[in-house]
Amino acid sequence: MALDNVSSGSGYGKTVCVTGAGGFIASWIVKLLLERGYTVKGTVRNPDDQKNAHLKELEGAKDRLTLWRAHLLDFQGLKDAISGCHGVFHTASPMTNDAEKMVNPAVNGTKNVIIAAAEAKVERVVFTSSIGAVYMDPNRSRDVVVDESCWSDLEFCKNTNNWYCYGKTVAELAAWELAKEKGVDLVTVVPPLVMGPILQPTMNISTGHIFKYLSGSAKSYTNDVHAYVHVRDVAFAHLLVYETPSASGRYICSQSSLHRGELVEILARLFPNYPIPTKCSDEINPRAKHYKYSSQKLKDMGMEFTPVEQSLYDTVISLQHKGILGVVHTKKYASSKL
Ligand SMILES: CC(C)(COP(=O)(O)OP(=O)(O)OC[C@H]1O[C@@H](n2cnc3c(N)ncnc32)[C@H](O)[C@@H]1OP(=O)(O)O)[C@@H](O)C(=O)NCCC(=O)NCCSC(=O)/C=C/c1ccc(O)c(O)c1
Ligand SMILES: NC(=O)C1=CN([C@@H]2O[C@H](COP(=O)(O)OP(=O)(O)OC[C@H]3O[C@@H](n4cnc5c(N)ncnc54)[C@H](OP(=O)(O)O)[C@@H]3O)[C@@H](O)[C@H]2O)C=CC1
Repeated sequence: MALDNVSSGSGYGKTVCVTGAGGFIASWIVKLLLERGYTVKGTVRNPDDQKNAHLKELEGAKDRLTLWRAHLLDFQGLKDAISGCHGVFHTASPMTNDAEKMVNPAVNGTKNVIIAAAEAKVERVVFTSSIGAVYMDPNRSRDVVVDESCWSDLEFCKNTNNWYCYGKTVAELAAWELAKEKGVDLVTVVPPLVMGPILQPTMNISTGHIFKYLSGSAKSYTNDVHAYVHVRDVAFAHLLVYETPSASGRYICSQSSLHRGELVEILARLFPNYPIPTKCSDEINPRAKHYKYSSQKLKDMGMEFTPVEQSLYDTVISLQHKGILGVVHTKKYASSKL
């Protein structure tokens, strides 16, 4: 990954909006945008909340970052933030399997962003989707390559109570439909589980997924596979597709897939002093097979991915630096301060 790979110049003189600016991925997008010289209008639900204070410490923030109060269902708040912008990075979303808390804000919030972007006549909207909008289809063989043409099966998501994947799929579909109708140039980035250093003070869901294997709270690992990617690479991919005029459509942004058994093995090798589980919770079924995610579209644009070992290493070191995970020299000292 090298920002020089981005084809069209820097962001000086350009103003962009990032929704949910204080979140894990969005904070990294804001950081990279400021480093590129952009002026950033970040939306947060509460600009005075200490959980957003890290944004003000970013290089360039003092002169080129402003925070705007906006809930996803507050059209006027989003409109005020997006007004005068050249581009929008729509990253805010609930992350929950509670249908009521997930679907309405994810879907109608995304529609609000597209409408406000159309009214502001922005050059491009980059939407943070999820592999959850791609892979959930029981009828797709795990032997076929999963690329940007794949969509999750909405009925399957509903029937299995995967309301997060349902909400992200409907939100992305709605974004495409509305963007077409309103003449908005939309590009989507589709990450799997995102790892790496947190800029915000607390864990998000994907870093919590690693934390539980070091804190002693997970006594076994599940018989499942997930793909992983470094947060810096995800943020970079957002800038890359924003700044590359020819970019279009969806971009899967995935480095590699690991069975949970492989994940805990890497963690144990890197951090042998933590109480990392060695037993699978499913001793009956064969090991779950990997999905074959393709990030070829991004690689063709010059994207280089951080190896998964480095992503996991950076995640753990960051949790230690933030004081969320105790630094252990023997197993018994692993602790959570959350
Ligand atoms: C997000 C994670 C990975 C979190 O995992 P984590 O908290 O570590 O839990 P876990 O270890 O997977 O599961 C713990 C147990 O709960 C069960 N469980 C997990 N999710 C569910 C569910 N939706 N319904 C029923 N049981 C569940 C597991 O079977 C485990 O049981 P056991 O085997 O220990 O008995 C998981 O809940 C999940 O895949 N959820 C669906 C997607 C989602 O909610 N994502 C949130 C943001 S991340 C995102 O957007 C992308 C996720 C993604 C999905 C598929 C990929 O292949 C991939 O690479 C990445
Ligand atoms: N982390 C991952 O592994 C993956 C994440 N994604 C997607 O990336 C995006 C960011 O995820 P991530 O950074 O991990 O998540 P975080 O939970 O760290 O950030 C989510 C952000 O969305 C904001 N938000 C949530 N609900 C609302 C709402 N109703 N109105 C306004 N803002 C809201 C939150 O604001 P507040 O601080 O006020 O709560 C927060 O800033 C999401 O769209 C997610 O679906 C996709 C694939 C994988």
